[in-house]
Amino acid sequence: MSPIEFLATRQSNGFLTSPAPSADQLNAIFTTAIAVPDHAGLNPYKFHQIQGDGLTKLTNYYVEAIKSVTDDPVKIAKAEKMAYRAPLLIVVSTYYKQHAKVPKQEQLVTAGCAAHAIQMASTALGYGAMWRTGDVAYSNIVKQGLGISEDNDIVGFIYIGSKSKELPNKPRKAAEHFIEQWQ
Ligand SMILES: Cc1cc2nc3c(=O)[nH]c(=O)nc-3n(C[C@H](O)[C@H](O)[C@H](O)COP(=O)(O)O)c2cc1C
Repeated sequence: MSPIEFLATRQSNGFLTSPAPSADQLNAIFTTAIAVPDHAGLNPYKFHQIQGDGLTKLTNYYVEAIKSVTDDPVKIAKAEKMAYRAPLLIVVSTYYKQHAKVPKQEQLVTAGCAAHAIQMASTALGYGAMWRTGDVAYSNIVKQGLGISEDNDIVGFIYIGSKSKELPNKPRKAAEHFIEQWQ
C-alpha cells in the first residue's frame, strides 16, 4: 500500500484485544508522536501509557468522575468497563508552555497531531486503535488522578490493541466538497 493510500484509507477500530504493541513497537509509536509539527519545538504534550493495574486505577477515577455528574446506574456501569476496552491506553494531554509567539491553540493542535500520529503508527504496525474523549476527558477528577493540571487539557484517550474484528473499508465523501478554489 502506498503512503497516500494508507493515509486515505485509515480508519479506527474499537474492537480490541491482547496483545498490545511490544515495548519496541511502543517506542516506535512514541517516536512518531514527538515528530509532529511543533511551533518553536515546545513539546506541548504529555503521554500516559496505561496498562494492567493502571487500567484498574484509572477505572476508579472514571467511576468517580461519572458519579460526580450523574447517579444513572447505566452510565456508572459503563464507566466501570470503559478503561478495559483495550489492553493499552495512551492518554494524550497538553503541556502548555508560555511563549510569546505560540498561543495555546497552536500547542493544542500539536498535541492533537501527536494523538493522530499515535493512532496512525499503531495502525501502520497492524494494530487497531480508537481515539475517544467523552465526559471523562473533561473531568478534573480524572485529570487530577493522572496528575494533569487543571489548566491543561486531555486531548484524547487512544485505545490500542490487536484487532478482534476486521472492519470493512469505510466509504468516504469526496474531498472536493470541502475545497473552495479561492482566487
Ligand atoms: C478529539 C476526538 C474525540 C473523539 N471522541 C470520541 C468518543 O468519545 N467516542 C467515539 O465513539 N468516537 C470519538 N471520536 C471519533 C472516533 O475516534 C473516530 O474518528 C470516528 O468514529 C470515525 O471513525 P474513523 O476514524 O474510522 O473515520 C473522537 C475523535 C476525535 C478526533
